[in-house]
Amino acid sequence: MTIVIAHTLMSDIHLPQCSVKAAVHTKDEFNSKVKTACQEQRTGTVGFKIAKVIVVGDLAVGKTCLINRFCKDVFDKNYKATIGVDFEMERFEVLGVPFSLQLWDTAGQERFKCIASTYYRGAQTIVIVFDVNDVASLGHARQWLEDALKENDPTNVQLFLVGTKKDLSSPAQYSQIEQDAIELAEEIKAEYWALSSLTGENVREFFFRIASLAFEANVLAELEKSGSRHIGDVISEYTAIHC
Ligand SMILES: Nc1nc2c(ncn2[C@@H]2O[C@H](COP(=O)(O)OP(=O)(O)OP(=O)(O)O)[C@@H](O)[C@H]2O)c(=O)[nH]1
Repeated sequence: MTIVIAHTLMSDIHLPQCSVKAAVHTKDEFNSKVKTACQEQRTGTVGFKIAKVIVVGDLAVGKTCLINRFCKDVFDKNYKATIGVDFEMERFEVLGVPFSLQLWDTAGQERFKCIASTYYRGAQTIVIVFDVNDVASLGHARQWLEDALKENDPTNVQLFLVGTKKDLSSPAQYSQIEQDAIELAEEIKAEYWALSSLTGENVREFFFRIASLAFEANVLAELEKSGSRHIGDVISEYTAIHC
């Protein structure tokens, strides 16, 4: 039997109108949302499967803008540092099955790093972000990965290396850093993406890719647990249990 979920088509993934937004207004509200999210992550009590995605990288490389472009379709040109962490929940439908990504936006500033790193645990996907116009931020990617992996099982996570602010780079400038980024991505076994939160280039495609790989990993894990059964049975059971 051939399992082809890895090649899930973009058209197989849908974002329903009712996407959950975890807008944070007050400290109490934030704490309560984080608590609920952590409980859901641990116990799987939500009515659909979720995967935790952490987004790390130097300060001001564009982590918040990337998440906001995808989840809210907005772009803010003013820089506001993330303090500790923030998060959004985005609900998808993959092959007709509800599936959610918990997107954890972490602080790049050194002084907030220790708060942010306490939320790294349990990540299924690690997104390491750098600015394609700032070679130093690419140089720091390895350190971000090392820190994130301290809290997670390296054999059980999917890695993405993401270059942001592509709109600010000329093709010649971009091709210089692209080579280094591709080499690093191969070395750390990450998938490389370049995008722009300002124009939206590649943003949707990138998150759909995360969702499809995370979904695939969950279904394959179910298959492993249950022995070699037909993939269709597993998806049906998965839908019955989680919807
Ligand atoms: N031109 C352009 N500017 C961008 C892009 N993404 C982010 N920026 C700008 O870069 C600055 C920093 O963006 P943020 O998303 O706040 O950066 P961050 O990585 O979340 O920063 P920390 O919270 O400090 O870790 C802001 O002024 C954004 O407007 C992009 O794709 N293109």
